[in-house]
Amino acid sequence: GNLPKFGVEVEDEDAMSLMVSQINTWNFDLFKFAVISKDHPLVSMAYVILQSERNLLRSYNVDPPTFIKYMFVIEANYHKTNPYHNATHGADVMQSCHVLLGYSVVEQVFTDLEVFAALFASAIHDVDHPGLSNQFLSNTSNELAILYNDHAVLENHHLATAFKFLQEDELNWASGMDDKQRQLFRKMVIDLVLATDMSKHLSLLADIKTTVESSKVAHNGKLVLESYNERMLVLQGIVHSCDISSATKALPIYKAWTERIIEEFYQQGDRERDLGLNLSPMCDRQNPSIEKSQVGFIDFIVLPLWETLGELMFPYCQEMLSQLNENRMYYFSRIPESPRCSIT
Ligand SMILES: COc1ccc(/C=N/OCC(=O)N2C[C@@H](C)O[C@@H](C)C2)cc1OC1CCCC1
Ligand SMILES: [Zn+2]
Repeated sequence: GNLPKFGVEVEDEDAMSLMVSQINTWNFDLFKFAVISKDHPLVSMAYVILQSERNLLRSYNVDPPTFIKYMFVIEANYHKTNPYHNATHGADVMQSCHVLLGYSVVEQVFTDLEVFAALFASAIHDVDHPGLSNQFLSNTSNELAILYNDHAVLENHHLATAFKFLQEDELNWASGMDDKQRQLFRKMVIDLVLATDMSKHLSLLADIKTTVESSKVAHNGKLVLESYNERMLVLQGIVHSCDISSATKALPIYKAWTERIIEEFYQQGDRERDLGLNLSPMCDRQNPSIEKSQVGFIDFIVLPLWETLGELMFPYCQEMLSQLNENRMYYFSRIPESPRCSIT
């Protein structure tokens, strides 16, 4: 039978159409989209971007109903109870990636398969996230840390989870791809999701900087990327930047994501306290440091990454950088006075 227009049944088709008309904008409101899509933000986002906007499913003989069934399973395996690492975050990273890959400086630089891999990787990159960090899983000898020997534990688990479902016949939307395409697609998705591991941030950033220095922008204003490694590096940079893009979004959206990640960190801290473990940084709800932590995260992680991406994709990403600076000022101006130490 024919699929619903947006991949999922919605109450208000006009409201949904209006939102979908904004799908290429940076300040897209994912929280509103989650409501209008009747809590299926990831299924509808994936269908709208891959089918309606980019017609990528047809390009690779992907059966849309099978793909939708698969995405419902992926969405169901994001934990609704996670304040931050839930299906809305997966849809957010996918939509952000869709916007960056739409800029002319990278458009037509990447093949359809590379674009498909980057968007799919974004959609599945945190599936079955437990709302706990790699460090916590290792510290508590969680079975996942044992399975993956403390290395990129969550990122390996997200990938294995997504690909295991693909093994099931009624979910295997990739059966229409030829073997070579499917092999390359799998390799790229693995390389992209593994690059979302925050412990790889500094080395990834250093490599992107090297590429920016050497990158030749052709006379038609398009990036010239020679090797697979260079192309993958730029895509890894795009997906990783989208994964920590909250602070580059409009302030109300950024504040909503901040509330969510902080609550998720606090819930981890509650677990650490109960277990008698040292609390991870920023995870102690009894000693909040939200403003200072956000300013620190922006100064040391987000801004250096987005400045580099802004150089690579110049003149694009300037909207992100200006919002990032405004958002930094918002939190910087609210850092509480440290209690004056009484010199006695
Ligand atoms: C909107 O804010 C954020 C968006 C995204 C992220 C993503 N962080 O990824 C790293 C991570 O999850 N962990 C786990 C944590 C327990 O330990 C960490 C050292 C590593 C963090 C954000 O803010 C944090 C940083 C400053 C205040 C809160
Ligand atoms: Zn993520």
